[in-house]
Amino acid sequence: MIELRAVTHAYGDRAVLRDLSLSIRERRVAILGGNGSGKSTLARMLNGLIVPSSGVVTVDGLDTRTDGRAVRQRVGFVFQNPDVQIVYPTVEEDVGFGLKARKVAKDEIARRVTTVLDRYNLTRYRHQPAHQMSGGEKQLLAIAGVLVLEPAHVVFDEPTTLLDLRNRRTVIQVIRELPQKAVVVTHDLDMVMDFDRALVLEEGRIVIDDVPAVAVPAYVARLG
Ligand SMILES: Nc1ncnc2c1ncn2[C@@H]1O[C@H](COP(=O)(O)OP(=O)(O)OP(=O)(O)O)[C@@H](O)[C@H]1O
Repeated sequence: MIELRAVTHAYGDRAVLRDLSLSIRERRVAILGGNGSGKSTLARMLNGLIVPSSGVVTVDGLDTRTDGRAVRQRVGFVFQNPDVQIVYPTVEEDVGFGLKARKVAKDEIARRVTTVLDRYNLTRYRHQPAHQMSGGEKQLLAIAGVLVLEPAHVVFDEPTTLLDLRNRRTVIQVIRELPQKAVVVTHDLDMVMDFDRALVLEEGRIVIDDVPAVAVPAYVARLG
């Protein structure tokens, strides 16, 4: 479970999240809201990339402020732009990098990399430079690089924004089939309709919190 208690966040003197209290237990949770409403800030808080100015965020009982490292191992984060996540020259090295950093044995790394590349149809790129891949393939590679670490939760920040229709469909399917719990920041209302819960942020506050069948129409109505 991910829990926020009286969380406030400001960049300088600009408040971006205002007194959020929230427990996330569901398998699939969407975070919706207009540009600048605080979605990415909230998402980054869930794995300790940002610690709140005040209040507490815990993941399965671990405090992001004091147990940041353990939290980041439990919560994988997929960035909107896969280029920020892809650091190694070949696809194989890139996917294996996180495991290597965790001192996993070489043959175990090879086994897990093989499985995950196969799962996301990336095997043919194994020995190729990641920068030769298309945007959609890079997004899948970034997802593979997170999932190979077997986190308990995965946070996605606008995972379909840069993708064409076909790759968008693939990523939606990947998220649907994930065994992990997932929190997804998105403007893609269609993709969240089968989620368990949708939160709508407005100026750093949660203004709607319901099942998507209720939350999404309410959000659209609010836009006028
Ligand atoms: N590092 C930062 N320093 C200063 N201000 C920031 C920083 N990051 C975000 N902001 C500001 O905080 C506000 C909320 O940003 P955030 O990225 O959380 O919103 P968002 O809902 O994800 O927006 P979008 O849909 O446009 O991605 C914005 O006004 C943004 O300009």
